[in-house]
Amino acid sequence: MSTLKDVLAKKIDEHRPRTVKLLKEHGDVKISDVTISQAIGGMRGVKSLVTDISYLDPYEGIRFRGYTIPEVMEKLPKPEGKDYPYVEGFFYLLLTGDIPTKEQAEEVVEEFRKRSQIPQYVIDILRTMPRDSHPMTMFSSAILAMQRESVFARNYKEGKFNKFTCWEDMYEDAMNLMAKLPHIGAYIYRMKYKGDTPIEPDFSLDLGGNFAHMMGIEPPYDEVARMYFILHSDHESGNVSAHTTHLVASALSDAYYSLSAGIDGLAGPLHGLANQEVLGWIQNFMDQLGGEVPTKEQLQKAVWDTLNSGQVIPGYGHAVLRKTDPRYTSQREYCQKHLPDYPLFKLVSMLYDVVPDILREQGKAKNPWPNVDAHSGVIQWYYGLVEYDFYTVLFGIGRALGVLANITWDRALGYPIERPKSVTTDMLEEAAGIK
Ligand SMILES: CC(=O)SCCNC(=O)CCNC(=O)[C@H](O)C(C)(C)COP(=O)(O)OP(=O)(O)OC[C@H]1O[C@@H](n2cnc3c(N)ncnc32)[C@H](O)[C@@H]1OP(=O)(O)O
Ligand SMILES: O=C([O-])CC(=O)C(=O)O
Repeated sequence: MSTLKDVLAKKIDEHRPRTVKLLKEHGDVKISDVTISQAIGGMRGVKSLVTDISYLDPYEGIRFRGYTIPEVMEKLPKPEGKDYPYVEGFFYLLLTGDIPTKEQAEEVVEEFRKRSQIPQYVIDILRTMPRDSHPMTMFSSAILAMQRESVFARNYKEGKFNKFTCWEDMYEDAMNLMAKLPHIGAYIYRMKYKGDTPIEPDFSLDLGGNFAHMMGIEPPYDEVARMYFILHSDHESGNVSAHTTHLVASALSDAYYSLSAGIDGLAGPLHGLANQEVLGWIQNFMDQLGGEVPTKEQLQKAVWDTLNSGQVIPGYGHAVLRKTDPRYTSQREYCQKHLPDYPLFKLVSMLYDVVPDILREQGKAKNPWPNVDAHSGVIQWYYGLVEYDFYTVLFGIGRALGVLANITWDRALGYPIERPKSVTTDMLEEAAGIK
């Protein structure tokens, strides 16, 4: 059986001529124009990044390597007796574009197992941080601290950098990191919230199963972990965490520097942190109602109050999507099946009935529909993970799958340092003919 690395090497060899041909023979073909509002407004809609790992259609939502979420969940191999696929097999898909066999997925399970040991100094660093540090600060610091392990940085320093083979070093770093992240996340959780009682890994389990075990949460939380990491993995290249990781890696910074930076971007409330904000926001108005389940009218008032105070409704809106996020739908389907009567699920469903109409009436948000973050907390809460400032760490473990696959391909295809051009306001006024 070919290993993941063998298959990836073959895919890279096959792919390279496509990029070379596009650059050499069709480099002048225009794919986008840039307006003043795009330059000032966060480059929305400017087509200027290339990735084959996933693609986001505004109306259909995400496809991973061409597969929709239901297709991914159906086609990928699953651990015995489980409904959700191996996360390891999904990583294989992201890297190669191929649906792995069960044996191929299990080969990655084994690879991760071999690489999963967290260095003691990382534990020491985490333990010296103030316990009230945000778990994302701890998570990002742990990743950054491990930079000394980078195979890419070591070989670069030793003068062994080779444009054609450096993807292999990036791959090694990506595999080493991916294998350790669930362990680091679970360690932070148990240290910070569960009386400093870390749980030893169980290497008979796959990544999702072992993560649930190290978190100390009973099955079927293992299924939730698999689903959650897959759903949050990738959202094409332009989102803040993916773009940041790609940008930093474009300077030939290694995977540790790059991922740590991407995770820092994920920690922003307009991006990944919105999933914790949703729970905080719900708890806040529940507290104001003395813990009572709100009526539709009370909910409408809470939404308007938030908007009128100049804040956003967390979990709603999107820079690209123009319909309900299929990652939201996927989690909603899980709830309909496993926790249909759970009050928090009912409340989140009520928000779905109320918020889009209000956002439309307010008329600002281009997309009034919920994104993934509107639903993520409900399932976690149900399984006892109520410490909602941890939620973005879960997102970060998932997001690492996508961004690490991306930067491995960045090196494989020799993408250059990213350096767009800026202009001054004077220049824009001149271009607009008002100066
Ligand atoms: C995993 C993820 O990252 S998914 C996104 C997670 N983030 C959130 O859920 C936070 C809430 N949502 C938002 O803030 C935004 O919808 C974003 C950041 C996701 C997208 O931002 P944009 O592409 O700029 O959205 P859009 O073009 O629709 O914004 C236009 C206006 O509508 C507002 N708007 C957009 N979404 C919302 C919302 N959920 N609640 C209130 N107002 C909103 C914007 O703040 C902006 O207002 P302004 O003109 O006063 O600055
Ligand atoms: O695509 C985006 O801009 C934000 C998002 O949903 C993600 O990164 O998962």
